[in-house]
Amino acid sequence: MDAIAPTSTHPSDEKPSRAEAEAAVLTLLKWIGDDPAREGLIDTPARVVKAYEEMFGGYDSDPADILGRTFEEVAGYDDIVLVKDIAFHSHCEHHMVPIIGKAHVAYLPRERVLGLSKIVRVVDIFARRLQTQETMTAQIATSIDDALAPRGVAVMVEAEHMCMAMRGIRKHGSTTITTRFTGAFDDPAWQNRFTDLIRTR
Ligand SMILES: Nc1nc2c(ncn2[C@@H]2O[C@H](COP(=O)(O)OP(=O)(O)OP(=O)(O)O)[C@@H](O)[C@H]2O)c(=O)[nH]1
Ligand SMILES: [Zn+2]
Repeated sequence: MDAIAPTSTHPSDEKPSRAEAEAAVLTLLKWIGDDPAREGLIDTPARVVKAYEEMFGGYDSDPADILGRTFEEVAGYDDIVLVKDIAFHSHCEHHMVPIIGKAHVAYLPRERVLGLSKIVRVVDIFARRLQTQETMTAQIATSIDDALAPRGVAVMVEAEHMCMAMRGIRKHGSTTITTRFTGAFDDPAWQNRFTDLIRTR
């Protein structure tokens, strides 16, 4: 499968029904040893499926639609545009438990600029899919590069993986950092400017 496939990977005729998804949750409730018939759990399968629709809503969105809405560069501005500290929640594709972190996304405009909220929306779309941090980092950079053809794109993602905190190795507080640089950001001087701006509070 293409690592940066922009849209849903399940054809709609293969998508299970809501009732089937709720039945799967019911099975898991039984499997962990609880009683799905007790009062507090009666509506839980429906709630979980609804929550999944929200948390995994990124499969139904194509970042190219968001990034297609660009506008002409304002007053000859051609320096770095950085949106930093974009908080996100994602889920790791190995264990389906949360990845919690921040993304920092910069680009160097060529002719057209992006609405700043569109950068945040793109992070949100990719975060609301099952992910590895590396894939998500690359997807954000590639989608902006493809849509805008800027002089360069820089993406840094910092996140804590709950699959390492809540289970398995059970170590809280470690942060994983991933980066992706394209175009002018291959130059270490631009990379340093990007990281300096991120660290500036
Ligand atoms: N590279 C990368 N690894 C990840 C990410 N999220 C989770 N992982 C790792 O994916 C690996 C899956 O390893 P497996 O040995 O197949 O699964 P596991 O037995 O559950 O592994 P443990 O977590 O070590 O218990 C683990 O080392 C996770 O820490 C990610 O975003 N990127
Ligand atoms: Zn995991």
